[in-house]
Amino acid sequence: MGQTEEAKASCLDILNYHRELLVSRLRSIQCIVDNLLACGYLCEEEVEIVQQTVTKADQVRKILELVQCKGEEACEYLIYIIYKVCDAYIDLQPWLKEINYNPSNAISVMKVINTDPISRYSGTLRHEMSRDTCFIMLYGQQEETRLEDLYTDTQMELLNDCNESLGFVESLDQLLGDHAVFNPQGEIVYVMGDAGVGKSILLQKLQNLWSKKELQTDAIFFFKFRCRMFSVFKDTEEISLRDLLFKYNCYPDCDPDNEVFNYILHFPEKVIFTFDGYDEIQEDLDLMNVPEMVSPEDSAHPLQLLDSLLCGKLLKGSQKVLTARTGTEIQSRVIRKKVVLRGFSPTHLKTYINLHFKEQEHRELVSVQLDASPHLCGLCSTPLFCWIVFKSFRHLHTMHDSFHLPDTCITLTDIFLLLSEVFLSRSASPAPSLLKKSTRCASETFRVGLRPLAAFAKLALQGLERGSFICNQEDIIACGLTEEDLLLGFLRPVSEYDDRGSPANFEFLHITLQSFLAAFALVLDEQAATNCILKFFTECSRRREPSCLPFDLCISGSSKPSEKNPFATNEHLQFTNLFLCGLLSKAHTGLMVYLVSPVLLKKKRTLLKSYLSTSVKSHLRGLPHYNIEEGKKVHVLPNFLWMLRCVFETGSKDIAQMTAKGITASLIKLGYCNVYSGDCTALNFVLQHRQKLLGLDMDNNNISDYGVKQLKPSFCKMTVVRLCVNHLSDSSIEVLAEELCKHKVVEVLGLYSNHITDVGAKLVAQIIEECPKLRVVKIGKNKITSVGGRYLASAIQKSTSIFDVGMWGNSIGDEGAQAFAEALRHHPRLTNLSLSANGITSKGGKCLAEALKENSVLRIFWLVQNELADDAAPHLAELVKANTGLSHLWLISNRFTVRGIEHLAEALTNNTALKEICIKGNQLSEEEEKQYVAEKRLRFH
Ligand SMILES: Nc1ncnc2c1ncn2[C@@H]1O[C@H](COP(=O)(O)OP(=O)(O)OP(=O)(O)O)[C@@H](O)[C@H]1O
Repeated sequence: MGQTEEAKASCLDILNYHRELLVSRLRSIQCIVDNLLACGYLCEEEVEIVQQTVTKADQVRKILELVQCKGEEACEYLIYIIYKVCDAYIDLQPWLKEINYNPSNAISVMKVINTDPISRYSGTLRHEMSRDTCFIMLYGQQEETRLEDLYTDTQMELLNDCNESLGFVESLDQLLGDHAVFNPQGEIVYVMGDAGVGKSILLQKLQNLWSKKELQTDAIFFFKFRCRMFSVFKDTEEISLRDLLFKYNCYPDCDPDNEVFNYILHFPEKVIFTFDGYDEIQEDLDLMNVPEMVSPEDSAHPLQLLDSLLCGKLLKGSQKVLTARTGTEIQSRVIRKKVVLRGFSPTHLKTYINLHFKEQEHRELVSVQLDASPHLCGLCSTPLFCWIVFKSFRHLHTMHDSFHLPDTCITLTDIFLLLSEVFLSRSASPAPSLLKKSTRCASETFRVGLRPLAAFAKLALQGLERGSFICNQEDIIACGLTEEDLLLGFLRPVSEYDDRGSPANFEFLHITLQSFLAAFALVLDEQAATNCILKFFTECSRRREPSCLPFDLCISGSSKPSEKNPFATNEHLQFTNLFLCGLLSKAHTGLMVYLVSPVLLKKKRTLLKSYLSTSVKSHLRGLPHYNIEEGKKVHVLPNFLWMLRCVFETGSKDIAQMTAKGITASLIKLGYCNVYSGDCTALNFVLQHRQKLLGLDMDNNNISDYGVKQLKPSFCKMTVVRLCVNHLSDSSIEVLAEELCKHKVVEVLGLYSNHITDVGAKLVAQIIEECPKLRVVKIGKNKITSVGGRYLASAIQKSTSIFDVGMWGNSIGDEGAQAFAEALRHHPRLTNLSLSANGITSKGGKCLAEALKENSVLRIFWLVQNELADDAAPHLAELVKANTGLSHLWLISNRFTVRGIEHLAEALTNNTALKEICIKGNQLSEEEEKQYVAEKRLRFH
């Protein structure tokens, strides 16, 4: 008997042996029965007997009994069904592995049909999702690119509930997994990011991976929704949860008993939802003041269903990924983990260039132009802007030999003008291959394309005015657009809502394009009163400003149902204002005079300039000022950033000058304001015009090396340079060292939590040595080792101005500690030093303690989270006894036992200056801690 025969012979035994396991795990009995019947292993009567059996477990028992009676072949076929229809019997796949099942040749030729509605539906969903997600739609309906060919990873930073970084997502599987979950009760993976940073594409990638079974998840259903769809429904419309799921994804066929929906209700954890663009409907949801809605059987308004799904009142346990623009408020109790998209890093940008351009010549040209312009790189870190720039480059370079990307100060308006030029040039010119390359004349392209451009602009404006991002055929016709115009690429069809029986709806290629065109409409309009151009400025200022303090994001959004939500994001209106400033700028007069009467253009520009000047002045006057040691401090609000962006787009030196003058404080705090690298050009544009010195606190933003390069000309006047938590590498420190050492005015340098290595540390050391006013240096949580530690210590030793140094969370170790000990020995000014979390052992501790005995200046010394043990204690005790000026010694989370602590406690009795030694988190029991607290001046918390 061959091996196969042996395997065959064992199937009957296998069923016998594993009977109870099969009874408990075998679901989708109908599929088994259907196949056994189709192949003649069961007859109609036997099927009826199985069906009449009451419980599922008994049905399985009956089937096993029947096939075992039929013999070996029937038994093997039963196992073969489980093997073939793996989706339906997913729970039994490990069992097949365990029994080492391999179908014999004879059984492999037999047919198995999947009649299990659940796995069939899962298969259909995967199939449709794969079809829907494999292309990135570009340039409207005309060009499509495979997602696989262009998708590039972006920086995805994980945050905790207080928006502190938990590192970066390394693979998309991590997005749904348990990694970085800060609230296990929450069900939403909340993905935030600025306009065009790639939130939708990220979801598309996730969906595509799931459709190909390449996402690590056991979810068998995946429903995708775009939030803007929910605003299409009339207020009175109601639908059931079942319809919401199936109608807008796909219906399960051959499911007369509603098994799929019942399965979803019973096993919601097997379902993933993605909801894209929550910011677009947040206001609608708040306004609805949704009542509790929990029954999956009831019909309700789709927004109510959405709210119930998001809050976990419906399908509790399902996995949900929700995207929204940065700053959109969400109740933190429903958030499971938080991810913020930071766009392309320089490495990602290189990858994207290579994917985007097939021709080596183009790659090189673009790389050279990017290398020459950190500002352009900053803009291109946003994938949308990068895509527009690259697409425009390719198109215009192919059409016209001499085309180069605009060099120094390209604005967002320039970028969207390029895109419009590309769209409009499609109708104006024949295919490039048929044409001898022509000289580019943008104004001619716009002049010829004015009719469709004005019509699209009108459509965009009307949409914004009624708060809608979707338009229908009637809207399109009413604006005078033809079928042919639609092919230009400004609009794309919205297929998701077609099944509602209405003719195809459309949306602008991207919402920022709608904002741009709406601004164009305001400029082009010759009928409306001139001051209509300011309508969105007024709208934006009417709404209250959200604060940019970190904890605000953790507060649930509360709103009174009767009034408009003051916290609602109005970014698309802000973008329209920004583009308006750009289009009415002097730089674009040359183009705009071809499209609007020069008199009207001038009138509009004058009005805008005067409005901007007045509002900048009053905005700056209205900002809250605080008195601090260094003078007056002002903490600006996010609107300030939009104001700067607008000023930059106008390119007006007068307004920039006035803005710079209007900043009366000596320190501006732009912390947690979502400043990205591209904004630094705008900031620099204004600061260029400032005469007086100024401190700039930009902690906790996303300015990156590109941003620092943009700020280069402004560092000469900066007394405070705080760039903590900003993704800076050593190349930023190079810029800082060059500028700060040249001008020597810096007093505070904050670089905490960046990516600085020993190379950067050496440059910081140079700044410390060469800047005689530098008092404070914070360089904790970087990647500095003993090498960098030695540079810094040596520089600190030479400095006579420095009094506060934070080195927390590097790895300078004992060698670095030794160098610091030398620096401290006779230091004349250093009063506060943190060497916490630096891998310092007793050896380093001993050196530090001995050196410090000769220092009478240091007041506060942090040695938290090191590896100091009892053998360091006598030396530290000596230091304590020496009664230097030390007032606080922090020794939390080291390795001291009672023996070491006893030394310290005893030494304390002879010390008058030392207020406390904090020793929580060492190796003492609670009892021992209490005893020391009661008796001595030791603190445990
Ligand atoms: N990871 C990526 N790889 C390649 N291209 C990308 C990526 N992310 C975004 N893009 C490009 O940028 C465009 C805009 O991206 P997307 O629509 O995802 O932005 P978004 O963050 O959802 O914007 P919004 O908040 O305005 O809706 C995409 O159409 C695509 O061309």
